Amino acid sequence: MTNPAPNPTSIATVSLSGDLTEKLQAIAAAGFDAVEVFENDFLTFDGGPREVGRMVADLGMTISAFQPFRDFEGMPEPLRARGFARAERKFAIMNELGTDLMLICSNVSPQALGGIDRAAADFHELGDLAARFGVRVGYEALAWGRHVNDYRDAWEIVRRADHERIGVILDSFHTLARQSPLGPIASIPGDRIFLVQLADAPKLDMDVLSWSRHFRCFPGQGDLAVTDFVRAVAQTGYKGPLSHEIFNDQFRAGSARRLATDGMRSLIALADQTAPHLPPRAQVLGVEFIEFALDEDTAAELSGLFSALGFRRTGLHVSKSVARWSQGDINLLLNTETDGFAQSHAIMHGPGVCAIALRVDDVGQAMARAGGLRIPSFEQPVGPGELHIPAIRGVGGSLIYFTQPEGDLGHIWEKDFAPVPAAAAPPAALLQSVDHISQSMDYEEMLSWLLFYSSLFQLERIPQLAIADPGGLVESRPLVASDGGLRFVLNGSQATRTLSSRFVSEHFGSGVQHIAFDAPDIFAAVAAMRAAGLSFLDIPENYYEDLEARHGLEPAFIDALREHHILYDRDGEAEFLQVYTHVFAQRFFFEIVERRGGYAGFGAVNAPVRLAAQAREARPVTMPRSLRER
Ligand SMILES: O=C(O)c1ccc(O)c(O)c1
Ligand SMILES: [Mg+2]
Repeated sequence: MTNPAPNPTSIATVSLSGDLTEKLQAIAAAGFDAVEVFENDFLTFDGGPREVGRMVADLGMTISAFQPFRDFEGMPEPLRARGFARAERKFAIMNELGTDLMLICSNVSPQALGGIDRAAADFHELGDLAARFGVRVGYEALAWGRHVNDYRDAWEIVRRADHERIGVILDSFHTLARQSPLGPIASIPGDRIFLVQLADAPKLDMDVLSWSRHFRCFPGQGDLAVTDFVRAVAQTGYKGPLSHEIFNDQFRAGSARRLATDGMRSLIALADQTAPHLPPRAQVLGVEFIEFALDEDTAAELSGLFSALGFRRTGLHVSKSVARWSQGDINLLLNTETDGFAQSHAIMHGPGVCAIALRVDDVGQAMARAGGLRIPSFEQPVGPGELHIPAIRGVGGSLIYFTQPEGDLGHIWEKDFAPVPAAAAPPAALLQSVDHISQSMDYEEMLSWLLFYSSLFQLERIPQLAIADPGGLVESRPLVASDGGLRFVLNGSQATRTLSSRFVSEHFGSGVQHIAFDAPDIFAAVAAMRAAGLSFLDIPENYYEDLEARHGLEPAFIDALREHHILYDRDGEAEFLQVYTHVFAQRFFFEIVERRGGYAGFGAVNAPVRLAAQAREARPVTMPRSLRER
């Protein structure tokens, strides 16, 4: 596979979970050209430096650097002499590893002395030692370095050291975390930059060392201007590796293979942003359908729920056991096939959503971009005359199909489905469209799916929220298309007893936990659904008392909310009304929302109330009746 970026791709071993062998195999499988070997991964490896070097070479890679070497420059004697002796030992190891670059990060020792010329003199002398071993040394400013904490000072020291074996190492995290200006990067000659390290991070208000050691993430997963940083580096003519260096607690707990793949996807997306080589990120126009895979009995039960929600069975697939239920712009499919993908999904995960179809502006471009980002596509046989609907693999082994307004893929309902004649003229739709789709996943996977969705689609990331479930905290991250054509909410929890975690553990993986539909008139919709026999999640009286106090709403309005079990939120003049069905088959549930006046959120203030109510329903209180009735 050709490397789309002009720079070799690299990643530091510290970025992944596992032992050194697992890390290297995952990194090679993801297609990286090189690795930075972290000293700790080397020290804990049960084998010599030659063995590590051979393993890296056998995997078709090179070692871009050996690191970190700490607290070297500006030391008083005898620490200074000891630093040189330590460096000499490491240079010898590097010769055996087969790497020519050592990373030295700026001194954090309280004993370190300041002075640019003192540090430059130390590096000049070290350059002579490095020359004897045929290696080079790159100097990196840590954002919390004692005297040097800005890349401009590191570069000035390197410039004054004036030694061909001594260069500077730039790290996007240290640069952007300190908000150092990027302009001066352009004045560093590209061949004096020995390595460029990349990391993003979410904006957090905390000390920079903890932020760096625990919350770094791949570019595209955080809030830092890594693209601007890479553009500035490109201006220098630097042709060396772009190397991820991620210290992150989630990464240390995740799957090395998945993380390495994410790292490659991040580099591809980053290269595409600085020098576009892929089709643009797909614009999602809407949700074409949501497909449930289940057995006949559960499908019959779910059909009952769909009916009560105002859906009608409007079509049957021409060759498969798939029924279409619709109202407004919403299409739900019930797939009860006894072989093929949907059935495997149902066996593996139980009844649930096996696929989502998204309507995009151009399916060919969306598939090409997915391929460029190394997102696997999915193929299955189609019957004669039926449409081939392109698909990729998404969250938890589910599929994402693509349709588009133009061409055959704009006519899937006419081509693949036979209409079911309506007994009577259909009543007005209670529900109009899919408002959002909420997916639960392992906490460690959240950043993966964030990168997946935001590198493929035009989506805006809304800041992550921590929501209190009676069983622990749930992190919730919305992704929203600017025109509202698609809203995803990613949920993950580190606590094992939250609804979100139990969804993942009990269903053998991530997936769609709830779907919200948009109602033009939520009160009318709920009334009609209750008349059809549906009941909704119970909301405690305390909630409505508080609502009255908080928002000063009319008592009659509060009464209507209470009677319909509707939750309420307000943001300025914008209002949000939401109601939940009971959980179906202990697996998923539906939400009905009404957005008034352009409300943009998801009712996060109400989420703890909803989660507590669901927890109560999932684990009914078993108090003796006599006590309960007192
Ligand atoms: O956190 C650290 O100590 C550390 C070490 C080496 C690096 O390249 C870095 O960016 C940070
Ligand atoms: Mg670094």
